[in-house]
This record gives sequence, structure tokens and C-alpha cells, in this order.
Amino acid sequence: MKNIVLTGFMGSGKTTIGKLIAEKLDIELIDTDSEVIKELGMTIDKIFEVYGEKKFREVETMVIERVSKLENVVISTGGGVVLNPENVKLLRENGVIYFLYASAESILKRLKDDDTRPLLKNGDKLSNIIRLLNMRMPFYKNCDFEINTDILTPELAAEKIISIHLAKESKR
Ligand SMILES: Nc1ncnc2c1ncn2[C@@H]1O[C@H](COP(=O)(O)OP(=O)(O)OP(=O)(O)O)[C@@H](O)[C@H]1O
Ligand SMILES: O=C(O)C1=C[C@@H](O)[C@@H](O)[C@H](O)C1
Ligand SMILES: [Mg+2]
Repeated sequence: MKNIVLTGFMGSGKTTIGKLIAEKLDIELIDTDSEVIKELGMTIDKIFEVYGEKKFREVETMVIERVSKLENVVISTGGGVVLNPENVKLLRENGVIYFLYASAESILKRLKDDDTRPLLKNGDKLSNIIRLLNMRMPFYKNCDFEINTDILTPELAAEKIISIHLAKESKR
């Protein structure tokens, strides 16, 4: 089976929905943020503080080079993975890309008490979300399927992705 690759903004549900898909299909979940954390032995927040975003992106691409060679897995990506076209090219070789859409208002609601995302930490959270989301939207839109998580619970979003994916697989 081709990999199920989940992209989208912070708080769009990539990790949450990825876990559900992996459980339902009994396949492995790989979360690129967790892989970067393992690689450098510190939280994302700390990586940004100690090494800066550039180093984080380099390690993120190294992780993608490795995990994109796998098959039959769910890959939940970090929110900035799609900004590097090389990452997208690699993930597409063995995978189908599902963009999890969420509006700025939903993202704020989901992440308002969460301070683990360094890019949303300084200044007004909603303004940061709107600015980054607008800038990134063309990159997210370069996907194979778009799933609107504003109108779906994680459970239903997972089921929708599975049904699209299995239908696509049966035609290969
Ligand atoms: N469809 C949804 N409806 C309501 N809440 C959701 C939905 N999807 C995710 N959430 C909630 O939003 C929060 C963030 O979700 P999650 O960590 O899965 O996002 P993410 O896309 O992996 O973010 P990041 O890019 O920062 O890793 C969690 O508390 C999760 O329960
Ligand atoms: O959207 C982003 O650029 C990020 C999202 C998170 O998943 C982490 O990868 C990190 O906080 C950066
Ligand atoms: Mg995540």
C-alpha cells in the first residue's frame, strides 16, 4: 500500500488523525516531529531555542529522506514540511498526500492553551496563525486530497481518509 501522508497547519490534526488511521488499519504511524525530537534528543521548542529553525528544517528533511522510502505506513508531518519542495517530492514517491484543512479560528481554539509550537509563541497567537496560514496555503493546496477538519471529528476524518485511500489502492 502507498503511504498515507498527512500535511496541514499546526493543530490541523495530523498527529491525532494519523494515530487513529494507524490503529484502524493496524499499520505503523511515523510522526516526523517525533523523529526529529528523537534524532536531536530534545523538544521542538528547545531545538528552535538552541539550534534555530534552520537546523530543525535540515534534520526534518533528513528524517523525510529516510521515512519516505518506507511503504504501508502513515506519515504525519510537521506543519512546515510542505515549504520545501524536495520534501514533497520525496513523500509523493511512495505516498498519497492528504491536506488537513482547518480555519484560523479552529486552530486558535485547538491550540490556545498550548505553548509547544515555537512559531506561535511570540506576539498575538491569532495574528501569527492568520499570517502563516495565508502564506502557506498554496503549499498545502499542492496535495492529492483535501480534508476539511472544521466539519469532521478526528474519528470521522480518519475514516474518510481510509475510505479514499483504499478506493484509490484498489484501482492501482
Ligand atoms: N478534527 C478535529 N476537531 C477538533 N479538535 C481537533 C481535531 N483535530 C485535532 N484536534 C485537536 O487539536 C489539537 C492539536 O492536534 P494535533 O497535535 O494532532 O495537530 P498537528 O496537526 O499534529 O499539529 P503540529 O503541526 O503542531 O504537529 C489536539 O488537542 C487535538 O485533539
Ligand atoms: O508549522 C510549522 O512550521 C511547525 C509545525 C510543527 O509540527 C513543528 O514541526 C514545528 O513546531 C514547526
Ligand atoms: Mg503533529
